[in-house]
Amino acid sequence: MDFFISRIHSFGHAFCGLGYVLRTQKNAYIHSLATILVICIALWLRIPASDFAILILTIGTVWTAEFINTSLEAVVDLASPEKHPLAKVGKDVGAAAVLIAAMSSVIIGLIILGPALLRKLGY
Ligand SMILES: Nc1ncnc2c1ncn2[C@@H]1O[C@H](COP(=O)(O)OP(=O)(O)OP(=O)(O)O)[C@@H](O)[C@H]1O
Repeated sequence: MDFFISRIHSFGHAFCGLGYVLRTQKNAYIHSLATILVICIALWLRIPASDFAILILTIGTVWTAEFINTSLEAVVDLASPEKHPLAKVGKDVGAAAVLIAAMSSVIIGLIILGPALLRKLGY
């Protein structure tokens, strides 16, 4: 029984982190908008399940990078409230991870949705 209670608490902590990112990170608004838009377009185009799975994996990668970056920012702020070159490296590299994930997702989105969208629009 203790096992299940501790797992429920663990989910609670994860949802707490989820709420924190959605409430505080401006990028989360952009990710949310992009996520809804891509899923709606994919459903509208009725793309194959395997393509849909790749899109979901890609979206998940961007969100994961954003969550790890936010976590990193909090830890850096805690460890180094003053300016420090290593704190800068920590935050800049975390931000770069989000950028790489976002750029890859745009390319994957174009590869998967682009041709299907053009066909649907009659080009
Ligand atoms: N303690 C610090 N020491 C040195 N440079 C820092 C420090 N804190 C922030 N910076 C620099 O300022 C930049 C912005 O940091 P900040 O904490 O404001 O992130 P942010 O703008 O909130 O990021 P995002 O908007 O993507 O969440 C960092 O990428 C880093 O270059």
